[in-house]
Amino acid sequence: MAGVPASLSGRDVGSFAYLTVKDRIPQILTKVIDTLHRHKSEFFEKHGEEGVEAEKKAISLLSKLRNELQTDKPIIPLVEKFVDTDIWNQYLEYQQSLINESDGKSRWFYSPWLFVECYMYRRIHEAIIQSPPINYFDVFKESKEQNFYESQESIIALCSHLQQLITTIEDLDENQLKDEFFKLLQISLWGNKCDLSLSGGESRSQKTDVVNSLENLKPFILVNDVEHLWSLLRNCKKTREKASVISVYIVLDNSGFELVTDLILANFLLSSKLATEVHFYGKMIPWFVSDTTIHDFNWLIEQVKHANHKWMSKCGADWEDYIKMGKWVYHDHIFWTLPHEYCAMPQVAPDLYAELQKAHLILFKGDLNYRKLTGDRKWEFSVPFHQALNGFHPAPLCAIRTLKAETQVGLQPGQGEQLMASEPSWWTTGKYGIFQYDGPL
Ligand SMILES: O=P(O)(O)OC[C@@]1(O)O[C@H](CO)[C@@H](O)[C@@H]1O
Ligand SMILES: [Mn+2]
Repeated sequence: MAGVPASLSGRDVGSFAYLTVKDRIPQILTKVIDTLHRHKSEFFEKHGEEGVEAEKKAISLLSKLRNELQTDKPIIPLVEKFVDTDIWNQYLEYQQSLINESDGKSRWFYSPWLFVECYMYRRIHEAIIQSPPINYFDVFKESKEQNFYESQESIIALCSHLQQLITTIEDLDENQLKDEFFKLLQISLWGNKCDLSLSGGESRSQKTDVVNSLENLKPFILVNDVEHLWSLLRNCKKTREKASVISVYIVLDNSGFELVTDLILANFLLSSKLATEVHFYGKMIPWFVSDTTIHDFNWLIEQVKHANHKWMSKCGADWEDYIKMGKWVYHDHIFWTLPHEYCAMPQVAPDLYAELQKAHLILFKGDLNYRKLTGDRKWEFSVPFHQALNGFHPAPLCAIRTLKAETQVGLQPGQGEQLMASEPSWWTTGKYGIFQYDGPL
């Protein structure tokens, strides 16, 4: 693609991409294999010998995948028919066409990191759907649920905070409402520290009191465009006709604690009338360990509803009502688990692009969404976000992400270089975060 920098790639020895392909991805695969092993008796109970045979088959496909990766074999086409198989295989050919060397093949360490990492999760899915009758099995379900259970105390604190806020929300003046909005945005930002793929699937739950940590975390917000979000929604609220809609779309990231922070924010948007509808977008297949699927979404709301705590169960009951009333709508689309950067959406998924154009504001949660928004490229730190989006402007949007990959745009001159010099791992540990807005000011 002309005019854009090179992709991050495992070919850069020592880079975070390289370490991910070399260490973290194989570690995740090993964990997946282990998870299948541990469920052997469950498969037997459910499906008899057939279940055990299916488990063996999935494990052998995954072991083959791990071997291909560790020996840097060529990336091979998908074989099992699924809704996205043809699009994936076309994309594989496209990647192949970018390789100049005469007999060069797309390989794990030499191809763009975003592509091979997405491909790995897609191949895990393929191994599972090739192994009926266990083709429904979510290999990451256990760790997502564990993350939720281990974050119980923080979840109770958040639900209580929200419910108390709602009781006085009508009495708040503009500035107070804005402060509360900013608090819940920050909670949703820091909720993104808790993904499981960064830790190789090990638990990264939330154990501290987030609400009271916000002040201390403020210095770690490198780009903070929340004022734009406030002006945008407050103007929509002020100018809206009686029956008209204000819709905020949230492109979700991780289930567990992060999803709770997103739902708390979505609840506040309705209660404060800054929005009248919230649309959520999740993944159609298990993805990057902790990403939210419809099953996770429903499961989590059910858990919150049945919690043995007054404010938590009130949240869960309200959330279920919002869904019933159509004020909250969950959508999925296969595009979110394709390897394409988002600037390709108008061509690859024009229906989804058209849907997103209806939003008053789109919030993109998490690191992977940021990588796809900006193409996972070696941008200069000071390149404007608008430019890095490379033509992807469906509606006003904001990336809410803690930094876990070596790409960041829209910084002040010298800011990135300074961080680089003082703290080389600044952009891969999730310690820093951004609210980065693109849209009319
Ligand atoms: O999108 P999320 O959940 O915030 O992060 C996903 C993620 O952990 O996966 C990749 C590592 O495998 C990283 O680039 C990225 O940080
Ligand atoms: Mn994720």
